[in-house]
Amino acid sequence: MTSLRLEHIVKDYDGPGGRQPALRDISLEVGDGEALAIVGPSGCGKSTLLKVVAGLEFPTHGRIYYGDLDMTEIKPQDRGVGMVFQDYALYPAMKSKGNLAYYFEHHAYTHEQMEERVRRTAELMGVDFQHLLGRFPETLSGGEQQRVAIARCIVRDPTIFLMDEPIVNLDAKRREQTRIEIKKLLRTFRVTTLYVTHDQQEAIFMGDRLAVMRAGRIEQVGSFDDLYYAPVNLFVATFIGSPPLTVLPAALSEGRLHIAGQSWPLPEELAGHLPSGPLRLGVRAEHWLRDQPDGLPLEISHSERIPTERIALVHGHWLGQRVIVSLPLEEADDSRGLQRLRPDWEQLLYFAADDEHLLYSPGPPALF
Ligand SMILES: Nc1ncnc2c1ncn2[C@@H]1O[C@H](COP(=O)(O)OP(=O)(O)OP(=O)(O)O)[C@@H](O)[C@H]1O
Repeated sequence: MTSLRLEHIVKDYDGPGGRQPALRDISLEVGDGEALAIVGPSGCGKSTLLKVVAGLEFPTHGRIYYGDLDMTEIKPQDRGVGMVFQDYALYPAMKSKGNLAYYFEHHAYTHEQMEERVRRTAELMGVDFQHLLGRFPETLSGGEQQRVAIARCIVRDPTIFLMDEPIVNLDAKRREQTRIEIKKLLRTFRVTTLYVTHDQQEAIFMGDRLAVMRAGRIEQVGSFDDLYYAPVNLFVATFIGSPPLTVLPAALSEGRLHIAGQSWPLPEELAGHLPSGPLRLGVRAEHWLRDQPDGLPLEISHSERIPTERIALVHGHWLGQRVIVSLPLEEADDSRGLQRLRPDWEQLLYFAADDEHLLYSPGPPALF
């Protein structure tokens, strides 16, 4: 096991219009045994980052360290990484056991050592894994194939585990089960892991920390609370969280906040954190106050009931802007309070209007 450190990684690909940067100066540290989930929009460089760590692609600039060892020039087969992709890539002509044993048959291990490693891994994979060992991949479901693919990585005792959307091709039920299994395995083996997914919930579940990427850069690394309550910029704030953040253009002057021709006094202490001039407000669905004397009406478009979370999401327009407001489910049918609605100024995220960096956030709520 080892930690992982990337220093100023740049990766350019040759494209039709010349060199295309896929990774632009990425520096990152992942602790020994830590799982880092990587999220970001399509094409932002998540898979390229994994390939560079694995050695399947070499960086144009920058260095990669496993612990203190500089791995930048080392061939992929000598890095000892375990990789799991969305397509399971099992050897179809071998039963599951053969898939697990293949590595040992081609390296200096005795038959007994191989048997022992496969037996121990199967044991760790859980009670019902044993019966998969005698079957060919084509007879296994997607979830079962993915479990075999993961076991095939684990049996080799990888230094680093790289997973690229490993459960994206499974149906919803299998995805749920497999994600719990993977999480258990990560806990059991404590292998340093990079886990790429486009699914935020999966990232939160799998990662000890999350990294948000955009256009070849890492925008922010942190816990879910760091990203949700103190995002470094508007991109991270809109990417993290569901339902999406409402963004309202606004301006501050002489302690008053102006939005679409209306204005409100800001609490003095809050105004003290903010520069005068244009701003962007980030309003989460739960950051609205109803029934306020200085509130304004919400024009309701539709409501979405989410009984599992005991809330309803009311979609509509407020001061001509599209907004989403979260209500307790039992109050969802009572829209009177929505006639006098305004954001809870002290809960909002405040961003610069130009480069959209965070100006102020109240941080995570104190629990007690
Ligand atoms: N072999 C390649 N040759 C040229 N360009 C490439 C190559 N592989 C990736 N790219 C480009 O590099 C950028 C990053 O691609 P990458 O696959 O890493 O993104 P991603 O975040 O994993 O996307 P997705 O979520 O859609 O899988 C994209 O613009 C892509 O077109």
